[in-house]
Amino acid sequence: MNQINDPKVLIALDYASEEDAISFVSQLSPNECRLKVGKEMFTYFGPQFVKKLIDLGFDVFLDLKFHDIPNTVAKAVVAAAQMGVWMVNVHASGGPQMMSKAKDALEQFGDKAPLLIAVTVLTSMDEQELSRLGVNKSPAEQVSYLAQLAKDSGLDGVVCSAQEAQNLKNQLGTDFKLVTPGIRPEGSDAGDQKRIMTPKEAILCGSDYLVIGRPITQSENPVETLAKINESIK
Ligand SMILES: O=C(O)c1cc(=O)[nH]c(=O)n1[C@@H]1O[C@H](COP(=O)(O)O)[C@@H](O)[C@H]1O
Repeated sequence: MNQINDPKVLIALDYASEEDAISFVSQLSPNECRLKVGKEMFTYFGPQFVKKLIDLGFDVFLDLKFHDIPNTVAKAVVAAAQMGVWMVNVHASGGPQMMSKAKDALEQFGDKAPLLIAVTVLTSMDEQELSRLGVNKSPAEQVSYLAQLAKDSGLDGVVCSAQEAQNLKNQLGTDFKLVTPGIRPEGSDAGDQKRIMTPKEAILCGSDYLVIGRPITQSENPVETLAKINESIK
């Protein structure tokens, strides 16, 4: 970990231009936030971009949501660890064998291994969307089920919505990390997110890390918006 503090906000850098992303990042301090690189930026700009952010002193969450056979995912998380990322994720629905094999593959990195986190039910999904997948449970029930599987497979935490955070902390204990996207400061547009909460509520419910993209990156003054969010969760 590079940080002196333990910033709770993970900014989703979903930009199609590396220049725009770097110009935004150059206004930030690693003491105020961590950065998330997801499928869009990684597909455009690859590991070199991730390394650039790490060289600037930021902890990077590589959000590629790996979901494949155990051997492939284990090799992919090793590649992420070699890149020097702070956190990496897989889909819990890849199954317990996939998750435990990925965790085992990171053992060789000792205390330099990235946190390994499992995505449960995407925050863009509600009960109706879940049932269209053939899952006839509420999002909260399915999140609880997959989070237990992730914990039993040795993972460090899960991605879930803040709406499930309180129950998961009770179920899985305080050390199991909860990373929550679908964060919307009051008055901001939900967009494609369905299971949402404000930053303050999310922290009160037990979220360890808040993933926030558009409410910061598309605001008129992203730096001020981040400062306000940080202030609200102090
Ligand atoms: O794994 C993630 O980060 C993730 C999981 C999830 O369930 N929902 C979710 O929105 N995300 C990511 O979190 C970010 C949310 O961005 P905004 O909706 O713009 O705040 C996006 O980069 C998503 O890819």
